[in-house]
Formats: sequence, structure tokens, C-alpha cells
Amino acid sequence: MMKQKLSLYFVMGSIDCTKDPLAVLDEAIKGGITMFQFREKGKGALTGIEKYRLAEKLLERCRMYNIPFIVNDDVDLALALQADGVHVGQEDEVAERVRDRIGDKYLGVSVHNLNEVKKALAACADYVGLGPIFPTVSKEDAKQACGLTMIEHIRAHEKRVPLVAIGGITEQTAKQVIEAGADGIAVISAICRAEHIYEQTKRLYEIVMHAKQKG
Ligand SMILES: Cc1ncsc1CCOP(=O)(O)O
Ligand SMILES: C=C1C=NC(C)=NC1=N
Repeated sequence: MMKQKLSLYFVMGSIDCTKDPLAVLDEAIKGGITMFQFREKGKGALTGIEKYRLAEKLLERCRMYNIPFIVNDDVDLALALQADGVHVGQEDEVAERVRDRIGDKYLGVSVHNLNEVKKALAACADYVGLGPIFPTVSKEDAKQACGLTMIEHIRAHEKRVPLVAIGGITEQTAKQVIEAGADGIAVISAICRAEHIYEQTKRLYEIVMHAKQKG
């Protein structure tokens, strides 16, 4: 279940979009995304009621198409919206505390190495987000890219952990990311910056699902 949901994980906020975020999400959903994360962060990101209103609209779309709606960092917003889960970084609220606050909603934790994966599992995370795999333009304070070998290393030690890879992943690299052992890819720009979002999402979906079948 979790591993299926992680297949094509669209992460987005208003500043990542070159047009109306709702239209972007609509096309991405039609293209086959399997999970969505509202990540309203960075220069020019919405705050307060505007952030809440946008989240509500995006959540409604995900509900319509039965796509899990995950909120990045903002646990209060996730609870207020009755979102399907939260995704927290290493710096954010300690994962254990978040788990207490959200009950059995999805809990995703960002990780960069095997040690952080073990800590996330100890905090009852449902999945880990490993990255950045490749250099990324979508996160200012991204750590050093860890490459495909980190996926292989973690998979060699933690066979079962639901793991989605993130960071600079494109249609050219998606297949290798799955073959390295990830259960899915999480992307911002590969979808947000596409000329034709529906077609690009569909291509990513087909590449990932084909690579997962061969796995
Ligand atoms: C949120 C996040 N965490 C690690 S890299 C990244 C940004 C991924 O964006 P892109 O898919 O455009 O490289
Ligand atoms: C940093 C992140 C890592 N992984 C995922 C899935 N989302 C994030 N925001």
C-alpha cells in the first residue's frame, strides 16, 4: 500500500508554479500522480489565511480523485485541514512528537543517510524521503547530493522501509532511481516546469511503473 502510493509523489507550493497551482495539480492528477505534498516554502511563499485557502482548494481536488494529501512541516495546518498526513524534515518538530499529534495519519520523514532512516523508523514513520539524490534548484538549503549509491546502501540494510527518492529527478533519471531500490520518485520541477504538465506527468508515471514491474 505505502510503497504503491509513493510511486509518483508530486511535491509543490505556489512559488514552484508558473501558473495557477490548482490547474497544475489538476493536470498532474490526470497524468497519474499517486501522492501529493503541499510544500508552501521559500521566498514569496503564502502564509496565514492565504496559505490555508490554497491548501483547502488543493486538498479538495486530491479528495475528489482519492490522492493522499500530505502537508510539509506545518502540523497545525495538517490537523486543521484534516489532511492525510505530514512530512517533516530532520530540523522540524521531532518525529516522535509529530506522531503523537497526528495519530495514524501518514508520517513522512526526510533522511540523508542510513542512521537517519533508522531514527525515522524508531519514530514510526510510514515512509522516508531520501535526498537530494541529484543537485536541485527547488530547495535553497538542500544538502550535498547523495547520488544513487545512497539508495542502494540504505536498501541493502533496510529491505522493507518505504522509501521515496527526491532531488533533481527527471524523466532521464527516474528509471535508475527505481532500479537503485527506491519505491518511487518525488518531484517538484520535473512536473511544475514542464511545458505540458499532463503529458510530462504521464511519461514519468509510465517510466516509474514499468521500472517497478521489472524490479
Ligand atoms: C524538497 C526537496 N528535498 C530535497 S531536494 C528537494 C527539492 C526537489 O525539487 P526538484 O524535484 O525540483 O529537484
Ligand atoms: C524534503 C523532502 C523529502 N522527501 C519528501 C517526500 N518531501 C520533502 N519535502
